[in-house]
Amino acid sequence: MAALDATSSSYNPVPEDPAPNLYIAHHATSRSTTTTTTTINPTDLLAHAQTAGYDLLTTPITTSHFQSRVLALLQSHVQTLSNHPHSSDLPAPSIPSLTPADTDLTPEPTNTALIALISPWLDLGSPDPLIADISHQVFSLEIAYAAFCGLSNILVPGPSAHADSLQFARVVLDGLGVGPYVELHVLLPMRGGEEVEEDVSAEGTHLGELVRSRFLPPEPADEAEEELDGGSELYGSWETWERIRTMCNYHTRLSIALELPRHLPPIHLQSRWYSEPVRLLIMPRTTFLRNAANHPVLSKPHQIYLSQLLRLRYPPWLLLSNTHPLPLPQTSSPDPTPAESSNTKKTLLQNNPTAHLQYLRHLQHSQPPLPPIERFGRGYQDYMQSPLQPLTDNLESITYEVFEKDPIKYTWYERAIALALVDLQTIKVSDSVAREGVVVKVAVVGAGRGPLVSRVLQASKSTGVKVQVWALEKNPNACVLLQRRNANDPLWAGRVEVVRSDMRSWNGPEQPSPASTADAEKHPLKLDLLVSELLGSFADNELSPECLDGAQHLLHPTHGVSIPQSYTAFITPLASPQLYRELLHERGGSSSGGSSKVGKWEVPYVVLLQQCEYACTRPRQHHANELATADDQPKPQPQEQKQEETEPNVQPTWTFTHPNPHLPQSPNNITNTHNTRTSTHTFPTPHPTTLHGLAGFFEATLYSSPSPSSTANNNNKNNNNVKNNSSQKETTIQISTNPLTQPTMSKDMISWFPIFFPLQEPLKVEGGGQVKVQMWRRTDGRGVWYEWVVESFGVGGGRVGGGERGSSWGGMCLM
Ligand SMILES: C[S@@+](CC[C@H](N)C(=O)[O-])C[C@H]1O[C@@H](n2cnc3c(N)ncnc32)[C@H](O)[C@@H]1O
Repeated sequence: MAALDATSSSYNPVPEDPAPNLYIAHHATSRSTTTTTTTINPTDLLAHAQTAGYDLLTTPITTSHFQSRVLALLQSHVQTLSNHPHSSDLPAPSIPSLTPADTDLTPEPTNTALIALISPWLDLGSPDPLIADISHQVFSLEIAYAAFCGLSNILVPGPSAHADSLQFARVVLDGLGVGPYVELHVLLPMRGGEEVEEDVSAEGTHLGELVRSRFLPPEPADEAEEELDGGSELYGSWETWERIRTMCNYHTRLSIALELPRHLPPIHLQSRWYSEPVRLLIMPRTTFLRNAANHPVLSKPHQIYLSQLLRLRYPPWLLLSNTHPLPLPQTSSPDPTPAESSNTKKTLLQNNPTAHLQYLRHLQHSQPPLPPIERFGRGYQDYMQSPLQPLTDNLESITYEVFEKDPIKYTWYERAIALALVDLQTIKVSDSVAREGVVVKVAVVGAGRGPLVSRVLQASKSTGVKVQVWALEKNPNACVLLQRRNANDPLWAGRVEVVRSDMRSWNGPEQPSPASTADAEKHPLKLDLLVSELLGSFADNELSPECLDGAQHLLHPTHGVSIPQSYTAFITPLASPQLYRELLHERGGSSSGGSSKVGKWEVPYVVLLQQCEYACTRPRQHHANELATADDQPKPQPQEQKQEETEPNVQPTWTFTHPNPHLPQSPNNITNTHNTRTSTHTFPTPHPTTLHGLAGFFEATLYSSPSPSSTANNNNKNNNNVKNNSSQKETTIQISTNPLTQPTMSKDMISWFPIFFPLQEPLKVEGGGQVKVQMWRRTDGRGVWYEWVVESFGVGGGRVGGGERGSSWGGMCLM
C-alpha cells in the first residue's frame, strides 16, 4: 500500500474542489511606455491592467532609445572594421551602462507582478561573433537591471532560425548567473519550423538582419537534405529546448514560455510539451476563434489542452498577447446624447477590450471536477516519497486512516471475500466433514486497524456463510485497536480472535473447544481463507510474496484460498524532466533528505505522476477486461483524450501466485531464491524523446471464482470490474493501477500511486528507435531489491546509449 504519507502536515483529508489558480498577464509585443505615451510608466500601467482584471503585465526592460544607441555603436564599429587592416583582432565594443533614457523601470514593491521582456531585437546565439557578443552584453545588462528593480520573471526570445542553439544556451546559462533569483522563460513555438508571433511583430532592426554574410550557415545542399530536415521538423522546437536545458543542466530557474498556435500540433507533441516545465503560455490573438455572437473563444482542442494544464500542480501563467490595448481611463467629456450612447454600446460589444480575458476567466470557473485520485493527491502531484516498509516499520494510526478512505479497495475486497466464502462453503458441504452446518475459517493477516476483518464479517452476513475469524497483526499498537474493536464494534461482537504475531511465525489457530476435540484430532485445524493486503506500488515491493510464503502452511492444502490470488507488476519508460530535475537539484545526497546513507538514485519512489509523458506508445488496443457496452465506460477525462488513438506501452514484468504450488520446503526457501524474477522488454519509440526512468504499476486478481452464479455477484450488478462470462464460467475481481486497465478494473481506487525507478543519466532515444529494458527482482535471503537497465537503440538497430545499472540494493526491503 503506498499512496500518501499521511504523516505530512499538509495532508488535507477532505479537499475541496475550488477553481484552479490562473494568473493572466496582459502582453503587448510593441509596448513601449515612452513611445506610446510619455505619462504612463510601467507601475501605473500595471495598476490599470489589474483594474481591468489582469493579474500581471509584461514590460520591456529597455526603451527604443537604448536600441538606437546600441545600433549606432554597432554600425560605427562595423565601419571601423571595414577601414581596419586587421579587423578580426578588434574586440567588440562595450555597451555602456544604462542611462535613465534607456529604461522606464524603477524599483517598486509592485514589480513582482511585472514580467520583464528581454529585447526582441537581440540575436543571442548568432553565428556572427560580433552580433552574438553585442546581444550577450545587452542581455546581461537587461537581466541585471530587471533583477535590480525586483522583477524576477524574465521572458527571453528563443534562438532565431539561423542561431546556434548551444551558443544560445551558453548565454542563457550566463544569464541565470547574473541574478540569483531570476527565472528565465525561453520563448518557443510548439512546432519546429514555426516562427513565434513575437518575433514576427518585433519592431525596429533585428540584430539578426545585420549578420555578416560570411558567418551565415550554407543553404541546404540539395532537396534530399531538406527532406531529411523536414522529417524531424515537427519536434525541432522541442529538440532546441532539449539542447538548451541539457546545456543548463536542468537548471531549476529555467523554463519555457510556449506560444500556443491557432492549430495545435498532433497530440503526441502536445503531450511532450505538457511534460515540460512550461511556466508561461502565450496566447496570441490569433489563437482565438469568434463565436456566432462575435465573442472570442477557443477551439475545443485548445480548451482541452488548457484544462490539462490548469490541473497541474503549478499551472502556467497565461499571457494574452496583442489582443487589445489596455483600457486606460478616458479624460472626462460631457454626457453623451442617447444616440451616441447607443452607438457606444454597440462598439463596446463588438470591440470589448477585455473580451478575451473574460472568456478565460469563464473557462477558469467552469472546469470539470477533478477525478478522485487527483483530489485525494492534490499537492502531491510529482512529489516523490520513499515507499513504505510496513514489514520493518510499524505504521501510525493516521497512515491506516488514510488507507481506509479508499472508496474502492475495501468494497472490492468484500466482493472477492463474498465470492470465495460461497465457493468454500460449497466445497466444504460436499466434503463429508461438515454435516451440521459449515463454518469457513478465515484469517486476515496484516489486519492493521481491522477494515478487512469488518469486510469478512459483512460478507458473511450478506452471503449467509458462517465464519470463524482471526485477525493477525505484527504491529503491537494496531493490535490494541483490534482488541478494543472486537470488544466494542457490534459487527465484531467479540467473535474475532486477535493474534499479535508476525504471520511467518504463527503456528496457526488454537485447537477448537473440547466439545469438538475429537473432530479436531481427526482433521488438523487449517484455514480455508487467508485475506491480506500487503501490496506496494510495484505489487511485490512491500514483500507480500515473502510474508505469504511464510503463512502458506496455515492454509488447507487442497481448497485453501488466498485473497489476493495473484499479482503482476508492470513497467513503461517515462519522460519526466520534473522528477529528474528535482532529484538532481532539490534532493540532498540521499533519498530521505540527508540522514540515510541511501543514494537518491538508488531507490524507487512512490509518486502521483502528473507532469510526465509515457514515452513509448502503441496503437490503442482492446483490453480483455474492457466491457462491451459503451455506457459502462468511464467518461474520458481531458488528460485521457490524448490516448484516443495511441496508448502507453505498459508491459507486464512478473507475477506471484498464492498459494504458491511450487513453494520449496525448508530449508531451501530460507534463501528465498524462488522469489527472484527477471524480465526483458522492448519498447518501440515512435518520437524522439529523452527518458528519465521507468514508471511501475500493478494488477492483482483478488479472487477468480470458478462458479458463474454467485450471490456476491448478483448483489453487485453495477460494478464494472466483474468479468462474468457464463461461457467461461468465471467471475473475477481485480484491482489495478495500470493506466490501461485501471479505468475498467478499479476506477477511482486511490490507495496506490505509481512507482518511479530513476535513471541517473537521461537517455536520448531517436524517433523510430527502440528502448530495451531489463528488470530484476533480487534477494540475498536478508532482503529484496530491484535492478534495472535501460538502453536505447537507433532506427538502424545500433546501440545509442544507456546501459548503466540502476539498483535499490542500498535501500533494500528487509525480510
Ligand atoms: C498495508 S497495511 C494493510 C492494513 C489493513 N489490512 C488494510 O487493508 O487497511 C499492511 C499491514 O500488514 C502488517 N504486516 C506486514 N507484514 C506483516 C507480517 N509479516 N506479519 C504480520 N503483519 C504484517 C503491517 O503491520 C500492516 O498493518
